[in-house]
Amino acid sequence: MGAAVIVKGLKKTFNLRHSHSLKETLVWLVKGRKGDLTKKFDALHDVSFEIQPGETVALLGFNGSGKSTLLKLISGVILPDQGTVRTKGRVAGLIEVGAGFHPDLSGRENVYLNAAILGMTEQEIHEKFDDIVAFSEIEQFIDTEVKFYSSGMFLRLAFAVAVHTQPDIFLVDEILAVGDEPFQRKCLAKIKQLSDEGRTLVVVSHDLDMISRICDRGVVLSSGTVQFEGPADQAVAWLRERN
Ligand SMILES: Nc1ncnc2c1ncn2[C@@H]1O[C@H](COP(=O)(O)OP(=O)(O)OP(=O)(O)O)[C@@H](O)[C@H]1O
Repeated sequence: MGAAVIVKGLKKTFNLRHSHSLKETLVWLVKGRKGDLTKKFDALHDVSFEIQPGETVALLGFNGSGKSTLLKLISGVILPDQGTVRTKGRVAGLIEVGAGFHPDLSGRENVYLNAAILGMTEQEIHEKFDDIVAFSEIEQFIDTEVKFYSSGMFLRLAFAVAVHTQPDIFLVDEILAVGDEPFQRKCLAKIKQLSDEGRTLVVVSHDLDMISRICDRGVVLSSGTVQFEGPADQAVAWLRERN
C-alpha cells in the first residue's frame, strides 16, 4: 500500500504587498519597469515528507513557520510554485472555517453546498443530513442564513459536514480555537474515532499536549523548511527546547 500523502520539493512564494510612494512608482516606470516593486517571500521551500495511511501527523512550528500554507497545499486550495503533492483518497477537513460556505444561504443549504464540494452525492447528503445537524447541535438555527452565525456556530457546522464526508485524509487547522470546551471534547473524540478507523489525519495546532496525546508523528517547520521529523512526543520536545 502506497503513502497517503507524498510531498516532494515543495516551494510556495508569496508576494509581500508594500505601499509605494508615487515617486518610487514613477522612477520604476521611467526606468522601464526594471526590478521588482513587490518583494517576494518564500513561505515554504524544499519541503518533502510522506504520510502513511492511518497515521496521525502533526505539523508543528512557531507562528509564521508555514504550517497552514502546507496544509492548504495538501488540501489543494492553493498550488505550489515548485514541487508536487500527491494524496490518495478523499480529502476533507477544516482549513479555514467558513470557507466553502455562502453567507446568504441558510445552514441547511450550506450543508448541501459544502458536502457536495467535499465530494458527497446528493443521496449521501440526504442520508447523513440529520446526523450532520445533530452533531453540530445547531438545529434551531439550521434555516438561518449563515451570515448571522457566530464563529463557533460556523465551526460546528463545518466540522460536522467535514467528518461526515467519510474522508480518507482529514486535515485540521487549529480546529479547537473557536469552539467551546464541550464541543472541543466532542471534536477530539471524533478525531480519535476517525484515527481508530484507520483514516489518515494531518493536524495543525499549538496545543502541544493535545498533539502528544493524539498524534503518532510530528513534522516541525521553521522558516518554511522541515527542521525535525519523528515521533510526536520527540517533535514536541524538540520544539519546546527551542522555546
Ligand atoms: N496569502 C498570503 N500572502 C502573503 N503572505 C502569506 C500568505 N499566506 C501566508 N503568508 C505568509 O507565509 C508565512 C507562513 O504563514 P502560515 O500561515 O503558513 O504560518 P503558520 O505556521 O500556520 O503560522 P501560525 O502559527 O501563526 O498560524 C507567514 O509569514 C505569512 O505571513
